[in-house]
Amino acid sequence: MSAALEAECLGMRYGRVWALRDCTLRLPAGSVIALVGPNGAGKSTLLQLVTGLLKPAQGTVKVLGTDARAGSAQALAQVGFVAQEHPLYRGFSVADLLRLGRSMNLCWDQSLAERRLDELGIPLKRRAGDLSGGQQSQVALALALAKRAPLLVLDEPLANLDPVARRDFMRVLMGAVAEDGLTVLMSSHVIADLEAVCDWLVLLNRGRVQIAGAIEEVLAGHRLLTGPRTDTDASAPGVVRAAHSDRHTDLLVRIKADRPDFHPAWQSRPVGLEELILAYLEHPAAVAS
Ligand SMILES: Nc1ncnc2c1ncn2[C@@H]1O[C@H](COP(=O)(O)OP(=O)(O)OP(=O)(O)O)[C@@H](O)[C@H]1O
Repeated sequence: MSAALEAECLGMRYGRVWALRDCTLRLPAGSVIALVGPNGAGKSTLLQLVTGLLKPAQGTVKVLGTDARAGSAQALAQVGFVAQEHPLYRGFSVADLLRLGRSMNLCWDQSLAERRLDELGIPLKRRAGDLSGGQQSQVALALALAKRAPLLVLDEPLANLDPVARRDFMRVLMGAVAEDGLTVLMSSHVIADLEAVCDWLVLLNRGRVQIAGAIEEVLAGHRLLTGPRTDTDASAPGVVRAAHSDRHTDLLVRIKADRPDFHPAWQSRPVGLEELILAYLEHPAAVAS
């Protein structure tokens, strides 16, 4: 697998507080990667390190083999970025924003941007500040796509969007992925939306990577077991979460795909993405291997 992004022991701290620590990742080119984690987990910090907006305190990060160190023009050209608040110059018209994009990007694709905005019915004359939140997100996405960068990094692009705007945003995004074979790294708290479109998962918690892998493989590597009440808790090997009632114990466990490692008397069922993520978040020390 060729890597779109490689991080090696990547770390960043603000003053004495580490926002991201020992982050080692290898994300495959052509995948759509969900970056999830609770507030303050370090998602935006990781994305800003990837885009070269921040300089790491430790380790390295490479985008398509190029060091993403802050200030490297070569690295910047590889990444299209939509920041968390998708800041647009509010006094600029959409046409002004396109002109600005064209003047700053060598591979700028004006017709792509105009076509997308036309499809969405967003007038080029309209001031960015007069657009709705959903339209601003779409303009920010169109600008990032027009950059024609092989890696698209989106920081919570679905925040503040209503369900229809979320669906439209994802439709445009997935259309671009299918047409151009982009790699997309996007953070979000809306796991249901991510599940439909992402094939990779990175779960950050308290600045550390808890899960990194292909979603299918991660899910196949876990089971939910229900059996007679035991004292097993989440500190037992292979157990991510344990819940007990008077008579029963429910365990979320890691298994080896070819060797389910549990007693046949226990009922077993597959785990969903949301419940898997929640189980790991409840136990920050658990790491999927
Ligand atoms: N500029 C900054 N100065 C000081 N601390 C910061 C700064 N930016 C982030 N932090 C801290 O770093 C940690 C990680 O923050 P970050 O914004 O990366 O998290 P996040 O996962 O993106 O959170 P959210 O989901 O709330 O956007 C937090 O503890 C945050 O308070």
